[in-house]
Amino acid sequence: MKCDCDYILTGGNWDPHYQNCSIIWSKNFGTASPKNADGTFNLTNKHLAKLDVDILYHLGLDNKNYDLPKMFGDVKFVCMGGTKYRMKELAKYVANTLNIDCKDFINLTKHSHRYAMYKVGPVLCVNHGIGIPSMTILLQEVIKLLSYAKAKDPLIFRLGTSGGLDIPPGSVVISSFGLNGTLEKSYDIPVLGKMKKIPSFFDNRLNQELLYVASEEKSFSTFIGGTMAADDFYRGQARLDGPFCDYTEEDKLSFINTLLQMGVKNIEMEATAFSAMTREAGLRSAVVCVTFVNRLEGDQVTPTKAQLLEWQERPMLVIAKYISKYYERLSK
Ligand SMILES: O=P(O)(O)O[C@@H]1C[C@H](O)[C@@H](CO)O1
Ligand SMILES: O=c1cc[nH]c(=O)[nH]1
Repeated sequence: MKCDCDYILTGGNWDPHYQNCSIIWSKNFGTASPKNADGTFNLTNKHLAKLDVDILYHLGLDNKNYDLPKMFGDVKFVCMGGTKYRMKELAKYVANTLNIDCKDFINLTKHSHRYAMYKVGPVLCVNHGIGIPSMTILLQEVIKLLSYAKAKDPLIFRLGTSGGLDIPPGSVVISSFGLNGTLEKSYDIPVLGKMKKIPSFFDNRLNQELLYVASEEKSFSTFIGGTMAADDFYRGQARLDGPFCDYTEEDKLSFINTLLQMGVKNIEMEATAFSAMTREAGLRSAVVCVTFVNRLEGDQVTPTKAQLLEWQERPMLVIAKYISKYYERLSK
């Protein structure tokens, strides 16, 4: 069967074929697990079948004592970001955008002792803390939750903050690939004493759709580019302002120029693992981050709190608009 899925979407039209296309998974997602015909997906870990109950420890939920399909079966979009505050604001913003009554804004935070989670109709908003280990614990439990809940074709977004490379602070970057600290496009995790490398690439079609939506916003610029996911905020991101620094300013700028030549537009701390794990689960995902500083010009995050709060709403604007266009399209 011939498939045009790799075409870049322009003009904001949605390709209905893409929604259920199995070819796109094999082409763009390598080893991703296939979905069922109804859009639900199974977990590939065979050991899970031996469990009487699977406790999603950090979410404070399990698949025996909670009716997960009833609670989460309608989830279509999962939105993640570092802070609890941002996810609560996002939940309110999504409720407003989708005209969802406040009574449908479900605060699931009481279940979890780690993460704050809110459900607004088909949108689940949950914070993931800082860095890959915190984010991947949450993401893996959310992937299990979505599978047990029989959610159909869920899309997963990370709405974050980052340091920009040669772009004005306040710009938005949609990640095309994740780059690790040793400049490889992979998420690396030691498993049983050996390093496992999982490729880190994002869904080009989804990114183009997001760019189309973002470019309707005239108050800021949006770019698609690579994202370095560092394991540290200071030396790991070539900063000169940490408590320790064993390189010169020239070394820093030379490193940032290498990143620029590789097509990297921003640095944050989660993108590699986020793309690798969602891809492994066969789920479409995107990372949309605002930039707080131009790293060619400095390291300190100097804008006022009010400015930072305003800027961190930009990924929310893009994602909420994308979600509302999705429903507009469905209702036509
Ligand atoms: O989503 P957030 O704002 O947490 O993303 C970036 C990457 C790290 O988690 C954190 C560092 O300040 O911000
Ligand atoms: O420079 C920055 C800003 C926000 N988050 C990061 O990880 N880096």
